[in-house]
Amino acid sequence: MNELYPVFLKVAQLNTLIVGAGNVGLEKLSFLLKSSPNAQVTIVAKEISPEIKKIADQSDAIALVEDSYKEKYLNGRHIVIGATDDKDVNKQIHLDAKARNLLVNIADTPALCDFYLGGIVTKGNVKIAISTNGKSPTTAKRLRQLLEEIIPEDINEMVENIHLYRDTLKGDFEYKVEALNKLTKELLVKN
Ligand SMILES: C[C@@]1(CC(=O)O)c2cc3[nH]c(cc4nc(cc5[nH]c(cc(n2)[C@H]1CCC(=O)O)[C@@](C)(CC(=O)O)[C@@H]5CCC(=O)O)C(CC(=O)O)=C4CCC(=O)O)c(CCC(=O)O)c3CC(=O)O
Ligand SMILES: NC(=O)C1=CN([C@@H]2O[C@H](COP(=O)(O)OP(=O)(O)OC[C@H]3O[C@@H](n4cnc5c(N)ncnc54)[C@H](O)[C@@H]3O)[C@@H](O)[C@H]2O)C=CC1
Repeated sequence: MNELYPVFLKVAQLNTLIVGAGNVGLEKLSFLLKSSPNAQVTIVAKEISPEIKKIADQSDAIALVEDSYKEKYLNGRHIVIGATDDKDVNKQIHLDAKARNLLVNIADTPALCDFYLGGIVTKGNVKIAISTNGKSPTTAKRLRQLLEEIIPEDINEMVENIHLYRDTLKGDFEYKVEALNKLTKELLVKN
């Protein structure tokens, strides 16, 4: 059973640290920014790849620090992602983060993750997150691609329209639930 509880974080108002700026650091950063272009991220690494430098150049919300990991870099963070290629450093990041009660993800060690980054499908206001409980990231990627294909682009228009209708509803909570359920009933009718 998959016991993970998904949440949708407002990463533009949280402070995220990524340690390690190689292939994996780039992958984590790219997906974070694809979903949340205004995410506030600091990246600390001994060596920062040119691709990451290029991305950082385009955003004021991304800070780069070319240095080896030190505990002080956890100051002021909410979320930490450890993506170095040094297992001992990754373990130390985990220990330091736990000592501060920070949420931590160590990319090469699922057992040291408080949360996983998932596959993400975005259609306007609609967002779907996918996890395989850490068992097969490739499956998460394929599912993301499949859902991107099959979820219609106009789902966002529908959400916007229902939102407008929702704002016109006068009455108590129960009345609103009933009206909205009635309006959307057809959505589940199979063709
Ligand atoms: C636990 C987790 C921790 C975390 O990173 O949060 C984790 C861990 C590991 N990934 C590994 C490998 C790969 N990861 C990907 C891709 C993605 N990985 C992502 C998430 C996660 N990866 C979390 C679990 C998510 C879940 O619950 O399903 C995605 C969904 C989101 C993202 O990266 O933002 C993103 C796809 C995004 C997209 O396309 O939509 C590919 C495929 C590819 O790149 O094409 C491969 C190679 C093939 C393979 O192994 O499947 C390895 C082995 C490293 C090694 O062997 O050296 C480990 C470590 C281990 O498992 O021990
Ligand atoms: N979670 C995931 O999706 C995946 C995880 N991995 C794992 O992630 C790890 C990283 O792999 P890559 O990014 O390909 O390695 P890489 O060699 O491309 O990058 C490593 C980065 O860590 C930095 N680094 C190393 N020691 C450091 C220190 N003490 N302080 C600060 N930065 C330091 C380097 O400067 C570099 O920026 C590997 O252990 C790999 O097995 C690999 C594939 C996918």
